[in-house]
Amino acid sequence: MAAQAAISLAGSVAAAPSFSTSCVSRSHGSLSAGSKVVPRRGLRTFSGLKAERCGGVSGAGAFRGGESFETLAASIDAAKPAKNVEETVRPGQARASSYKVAVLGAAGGIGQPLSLLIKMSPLVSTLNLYDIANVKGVMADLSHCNTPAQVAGFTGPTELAACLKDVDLVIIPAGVPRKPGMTRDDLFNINANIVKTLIEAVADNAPNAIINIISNPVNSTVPIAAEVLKAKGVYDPKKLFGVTTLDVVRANTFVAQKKNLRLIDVDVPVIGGHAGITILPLLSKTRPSAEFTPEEIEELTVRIQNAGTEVVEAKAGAGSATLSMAYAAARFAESCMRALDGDPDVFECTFVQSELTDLPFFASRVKLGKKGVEAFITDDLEGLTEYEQKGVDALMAELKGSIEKGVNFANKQVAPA
Ligand SMILES: NC(=O)C1=CN([C@@H]2O[C@H](COP(=O)(O)OP(=O)(O)OC[C@H]3O[C@@H](n4cnc5c(N)ncnc54)[C@H](O)[C@@H]3O)[C@@H](O)[C@H]2O)C=CC1
Ligand SMILES: O=C([O-])CC(=O)C(=O)O
Repeated sequence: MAAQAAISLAGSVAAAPSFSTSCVSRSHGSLSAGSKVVPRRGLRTFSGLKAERCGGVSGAGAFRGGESFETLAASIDAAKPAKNVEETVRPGQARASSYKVAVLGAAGGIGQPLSLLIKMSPLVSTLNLYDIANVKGVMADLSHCNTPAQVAGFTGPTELAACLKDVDLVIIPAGVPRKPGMTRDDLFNINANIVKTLIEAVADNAPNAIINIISNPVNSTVPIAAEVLKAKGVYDPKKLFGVTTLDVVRANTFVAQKKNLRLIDVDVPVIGGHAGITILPLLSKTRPSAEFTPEEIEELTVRIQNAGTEVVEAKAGAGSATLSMAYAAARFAESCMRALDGDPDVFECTFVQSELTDLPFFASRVKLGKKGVEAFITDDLEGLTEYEQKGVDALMAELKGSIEKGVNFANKQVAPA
C-alpha cells in the first residue's frame, strides 16, 4: 500500500477556510436563481455547488441563461464533437479548463438530476450519459439547456467503451435502490455485478479517470472496484472514491436546524462508511463549534445514520434518496474537478483506501489534489469524545465484514492480471 500523506488541521491547512461549509457559504449554498456570485482570489462561485474555479466563465450561473456568448464560448471544448453529441452552443476558442465527465446510470432517479447539475457546471466540456435504457430522451432533454457542456448519450454495453473514452471523471449511480424493509447490503447481489462490469470498462477505456461510486452498498462496491482495477493493473487508490457526501450534507442540515445556525455555515465531518452505524458523524468537530447535550448527540447521530431509511420509508416503495443524492454527488464531482484544476483548498469526506485505521477502506476527510487524494486529515480522528470513540469501535466489525464481502466477491470473479 502506498504511503499516505496526512495533514493536521492544526498546521497550515487549518488556516485555510477550506471546508465544504466555508465553500458553500461563499457560494450561498443554494441553486436559487437569485444566488449572488462571490469572487474570491480571482475565482468565481457557481450555482451553489461550491465550484469556485470556473474555467474562465463569468460569475453569472450558466443555468440562468443570462451569460454572454463569449462567456459560454470560453469554456467550451473547441474539439470536434464526439459521436451522438448535440451541441448546445457554438464552439468557441480555447477554454481555461474543462473536463470530460461520464455518468453511468444516467437515466435513473439519481442519474437524471445529477446529470442536470453536471450539465450546469462550467468546469465540464463534455457530459457522456450511459444507461442500459432511456438515455436518448435524457440526452435530448438535457442538451436543450444553454450551458456549455456538450451532451452525448450511450445505450447498452456495446456503447459503453465509447462513452468512457478519455473521460476525466466517471460517476456511477447505476444499480437498484432500496425498498422499505431492506438494508443496503440487500442490494449487494445485483449491484455488485453491475459495478464490477462497469469498472472493468472504466479500467479498459479510462484507466486514469477519477471514479466516484454512488451505487450501494458503498462499503462493498468500492472494494469491488478496487479489486477489479487491481486485476486490470490500473488501480490508483488515490482516484477511487465512495461518495459519502450525502451523509455530510444531512449532518450539516440537521445540526443547523437543531442549533438554529445558518445552514450554509455548518460543517460536520462524517467518518466510517455508508450504512447504518458505519455512518459516524463527529459532532464534537462541528464548525462553527456548537454545544450539544448527550440527548441531542444521540438524537442527531441516530437521525443521520438512519436518514437514508427515512427517505426510503417516506417514498414507500418508490426508491431511495435521489434529489439530495444528486445534489451531494454533484458537489463531490465539482470538488474533484476543482482539485484537478489546481484549486489548493478542496476538502471532502469520502470512503477511500486508507491507513487511518486497521481497515483497508475508511471514510474520512481528505484533501483533494490534481492526482486525487493528496492527504488525509488526521485531526478529525484525534480527541474523539467517549461517545464518538464508542461509535468507531462499534462500526469496525460491520465495516470490515462489508469490505471483505466486496473483496471476496471480486476475487472469485476476476482472473489475476
Ligand atoms: N452513496 C449514496 O449516498 C447513495 C447511494 N444510492 C444508491 O444509488 C443507486 C441508484 O439509485 P437510483 O438512481 O435511485 O436508482 P434507479 O433505479 O432510479 O436508477 C438506477 C439506474 O441504473 C441503471 N442501470 C442498471 N443497471 C445498469 C448497468 N449495468 N449499467 C448502467 N446502468 C444501469 C438503471 O437502468 C437505472 O436507470 C442505488 O444503488 C442506491 O442505493 C442512493 C442514494 C444515496
Ligand atoms: O438509503 C439508501 O438506500 C440510499 C442511501 O444510501 C442514502 O440515502 O443514504
